[in-house]
Amino acid sequence: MRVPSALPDGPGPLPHRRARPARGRARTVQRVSLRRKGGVVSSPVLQIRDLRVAFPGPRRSLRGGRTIVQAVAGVDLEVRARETLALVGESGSGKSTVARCVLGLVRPQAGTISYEGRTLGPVDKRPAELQRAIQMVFQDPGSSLNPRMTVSAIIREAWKVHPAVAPKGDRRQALLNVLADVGLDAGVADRRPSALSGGQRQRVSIARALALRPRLLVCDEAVSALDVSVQSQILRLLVDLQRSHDLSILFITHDLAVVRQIADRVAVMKRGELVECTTAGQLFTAPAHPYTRGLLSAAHDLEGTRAGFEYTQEQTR
Ligand SMILES: Nc1ncnc2c1ncn2[C@@H]1O[C@H](COP(=O)(O)OP(=O)(O)OP(=O)(O)O)[C@@H](O)[C@H]1O
Repeated sequence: MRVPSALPDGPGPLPHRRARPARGRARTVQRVSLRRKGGVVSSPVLQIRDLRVAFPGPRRSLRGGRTIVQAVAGVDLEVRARETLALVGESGSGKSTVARCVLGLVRPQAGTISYEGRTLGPVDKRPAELQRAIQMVFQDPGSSLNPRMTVSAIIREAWKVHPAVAPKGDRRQALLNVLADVGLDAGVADRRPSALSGGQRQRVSIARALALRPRLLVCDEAVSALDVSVQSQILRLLVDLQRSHDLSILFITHDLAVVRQIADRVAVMKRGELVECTTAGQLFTAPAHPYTRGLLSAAHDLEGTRAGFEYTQEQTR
């Protein structure tokens, strides 16, 4: 089971925990919320109703029938305009399956998903504008970017599928614009992913999604493979892009430190079910469900262990 990683310091310690020594806390001070204060109240763009997905599980015995894995067991969720909704939960709780349903890559057994009031079917049955409107950023740009293609070719490929987004004569400029949007200079265009750092590769993944002018970004563990400092840069970029491009973001992560930095609201999944959905502020100060309290506590313990280790290291230097 994946353990949630470090919980950073926020306005104060969690009510049921003692504060840690000041020196151990120093490293995480910068990891405060990147979100604007006051929260966001807006209309839903994505609505998920009673979503259910089951997969065939392992065989009961050599000659027995297959078990069923109920990956998603009746989830109701909405993502509002220009908000970031974090979907959290331990490994295997069904987060990625929800994301893949939103993308139309998995067909649910029951339930509906609608985008701005229009029901979403499988990706190949969606009209072009709906395919374009929802884009995904994956965890590992190393495997999601074609290593044989240059950055320019990777981004231009999106326009081959959706040519109306960038008319042919404008594509060079559109390419430079989208690279600039994600903080990459023009020189990157002719390089292959292997010649870029992990952070630059993830910026290319975001640029590829952004090139189609989406309205909703689904980020599945999009910063999990990055160092903490690079994580913060990419999260900052996503917050800036959200403001400049009016994006809504469904952000899937097991890392509560990341949640604290980026989320307006948080939905917590456990074994295919949603156990809690609330504002980020509420989740970190007064989590309602025992499972959420357990996740926070595990993350807090881990951070305490790290902070204590760093404190000891400093003392012995
Ligand atoms: N294609 C599949 N075939 C069979 N079982 C699957 C399939 N995809 C997911 N599952 C199972 O469904 C459950 C939920 O998986 P899912 O990947 O959605 O969880 P998750 O919360 O995203 O986990 P992680 O954080 O590890 O990615 C797990 O038990 C998983 O093994």
